[in-house]
Amino acid sequence: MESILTVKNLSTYFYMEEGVVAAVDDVSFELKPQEVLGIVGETGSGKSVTVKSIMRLIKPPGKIVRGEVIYKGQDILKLDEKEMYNIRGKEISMVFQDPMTSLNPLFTIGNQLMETIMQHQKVSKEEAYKRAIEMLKLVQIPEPEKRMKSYPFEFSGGMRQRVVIAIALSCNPSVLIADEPTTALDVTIQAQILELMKQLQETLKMAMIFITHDLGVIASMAHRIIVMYGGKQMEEGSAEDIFYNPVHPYTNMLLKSIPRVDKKVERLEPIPGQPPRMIDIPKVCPFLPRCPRSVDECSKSVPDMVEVSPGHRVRCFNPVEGGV
Ligand SMILES: Nc1ncnc2c1ncn2[C@@H]1O[C@H](COP(=O)(O)OP(=O)(O)OP(=O)(O)O)[C@@H](O)[C@H]1O
Repeated sequence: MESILTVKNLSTYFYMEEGVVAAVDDVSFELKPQEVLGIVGETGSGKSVTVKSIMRLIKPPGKIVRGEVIYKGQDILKLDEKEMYNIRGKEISMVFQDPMTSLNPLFTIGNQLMETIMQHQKVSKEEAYKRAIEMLKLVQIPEPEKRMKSYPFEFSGGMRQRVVIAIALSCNPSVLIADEPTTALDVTIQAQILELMKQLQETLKMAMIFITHDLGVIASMAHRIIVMYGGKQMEEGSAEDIFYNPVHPYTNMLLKSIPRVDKKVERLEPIPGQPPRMIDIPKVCPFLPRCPRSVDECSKSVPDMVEVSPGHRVRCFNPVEGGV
């Protein structure tokens, strides 16, 4: 099946006084229609910068230095800002971690929903109102007519995130990007929002990129998973590949460090060492200083992504065989 979104060799750097931060380095992947692609990794691994680059939301001192983002056949990194405006929010939409950053406290929910709808679709105010009500129903907000008149502060955190999701979906995007959409919420509310997103993805048949640092969340959401570390893709595969046959030492250690209901673990193993310092990192695997399986080649160059089985790729000179 043809991809809806193809990212090729995407690299985004931040030019800081202290040096260059290779926040995203040579990331490539494909997103198929109706697929949920999970991106997982520790804080600072480059997940957010990857999707912000796709949305062209990188500001100086950040810069996309290389790569292509092919959406429906065209490289959107080459579009001018006006053309990009027609894609952002309409074709590719994004839900951020904290709903308050996406909502304007000074306007009603109805106002904000209708505004987005009218910005991207040539519809009358009456039609936009009808569509806004439909969207609030879709994200299961009770009494939508009444809620249209409410301000963001009158909603709970979970309800606000539902509104943000409604706004993101209001123009029927083909791709929804969710960047840690539940991190700012209470645990029980997190589960409800995840369930809602899963349902919506299935009923609206859209493709989704879902970012999280939580492997449990990714397990319940994603068909395919990319594991990132130090700005680089370490491993990519189906959810089954990643959970049952992880071949990168980092993925292995990440899986061992979380509690699992399906396996009895004696104790959780923290990953020894510190996450990489991202400034002027040497041209070797970023996981090298923490890796228990390093070999001579590891201190000479960065390994390429290599396919170990169909659709399962790894960036490692000495991958683990047999999984966890
Ligand atoms: N505005 C910025 N200025 C300078 N460096 C930045 C900026 N934004 C991101 N970075 C750098 O890019 C790296 C990757 O950041 P990114 O936000 O993509 O990580 P992440 O994996 O999404 O982590 P988190 O889960 O904390 O959001 C970080 O190490 C950070 O140093």
